[in-house]
Amino acid sequence: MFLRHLSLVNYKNFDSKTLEFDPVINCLVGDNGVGKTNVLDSIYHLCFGKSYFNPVSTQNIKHGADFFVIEGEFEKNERTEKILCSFKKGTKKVIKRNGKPYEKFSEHIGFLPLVIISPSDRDLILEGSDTRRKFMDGVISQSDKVYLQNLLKYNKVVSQRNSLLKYFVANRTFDPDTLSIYNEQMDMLGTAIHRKRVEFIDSFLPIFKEQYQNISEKDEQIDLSYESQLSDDSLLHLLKNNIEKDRALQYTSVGVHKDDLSFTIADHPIKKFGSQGQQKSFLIALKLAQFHFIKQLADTTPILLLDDIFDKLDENRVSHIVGLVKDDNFGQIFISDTHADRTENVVKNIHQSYKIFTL
Ligand SMILES: Nc1ncnc2c1ncn2[C@@H]1O[C@H](COP(=O)(O)OP(=O)(O)OP(=O)(O)O)[C@@H](O)[C@H]1O
Repeated sequence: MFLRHLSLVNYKNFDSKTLEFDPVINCLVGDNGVGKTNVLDSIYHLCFGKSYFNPVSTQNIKHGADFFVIEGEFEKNERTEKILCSFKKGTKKVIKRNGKPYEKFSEHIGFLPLVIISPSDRDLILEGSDTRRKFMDGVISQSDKVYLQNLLKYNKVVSQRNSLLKYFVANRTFDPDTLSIYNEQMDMLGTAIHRKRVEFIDSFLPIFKEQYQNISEKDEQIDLSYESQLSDDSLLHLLKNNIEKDRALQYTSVGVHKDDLSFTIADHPIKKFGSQGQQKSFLIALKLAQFHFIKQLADTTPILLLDDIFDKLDENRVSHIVGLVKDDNFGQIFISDTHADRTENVVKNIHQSYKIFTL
């Protein structure tokens, strides 16, 4: 799969911009702040219906304007797919495929698989568990529609249960029967989500370890494991046992919305004990593993966005990653960098078609 054509109107710093891409390698070069990342983000937007960097849609509109439009023409399995994503202040965002609007954006997720590697990936190591859950959910959802639907339903039930717990306190009342309806729904959906996450980690872990060894070129013992309260107990049981705590907190303190991934090197948390280089390799390996995992399951090859990749890796390692396009049926890569020469050096040596865009 590849993106042939992109057109932007009022998207972040662009008034109007049209780009015709190479099917294999595309480099966006220019000074800091010219909008290289914004172009990559607009491609992400077409595939996921939202920005990777700023989920507040109004903030993706160019300052002073009141709407944005992103249009892309993809070639997928010998068909042209025209995707349009538009948003006007005060209205709902619209995503259309070949002129037909999606009723639910979730139906679009996974149709155009894409993986982005960016400096903000460091949040996966440094920030709270929600960033790691989002990563895991993002990978699974691109290839499993049922999982995504279960997740959306689960989140809705948790939020309804939380409202009920607040209502109990505000009105000095308690209704165990209504609460148990929510508990049962959470249990059914949460158990399915937990099972899928266990299966996912089982198949993802070997791919991740292989990618890490390729990048680090050293024999380091890294690990990734799934942590969930549901590993030891059923969710229904956990919810019942924690009811007094939940009533006091006025929110649901147990469930798969508390799951986490633990990242370690030599059995110690990478956040505290990994060097900068080890942390960077760990993050790149996670994202490349995501790429290979999705590729195995999708009906097409994901697009790979490499934002500011030289921030993470030296030239040799960047060459290694960009060189993956030489593999059969690899797909399309977009690279952003401030140094045109450095980028061209790397891509020239791959001996594949490429285009350089100076912004
Ligand atoms: N809604 C918006 N309206 C207008 N400009 C915006 C908006 N959102 C972001 N920008 C501008 O976009 C620019 C940042 O673009 P981007 O992050 O794509 O730069 P870059 O070329 O990737 O830079 P770097 O090399 O520093 O990563 C900034 O100048 C910022 O002010």
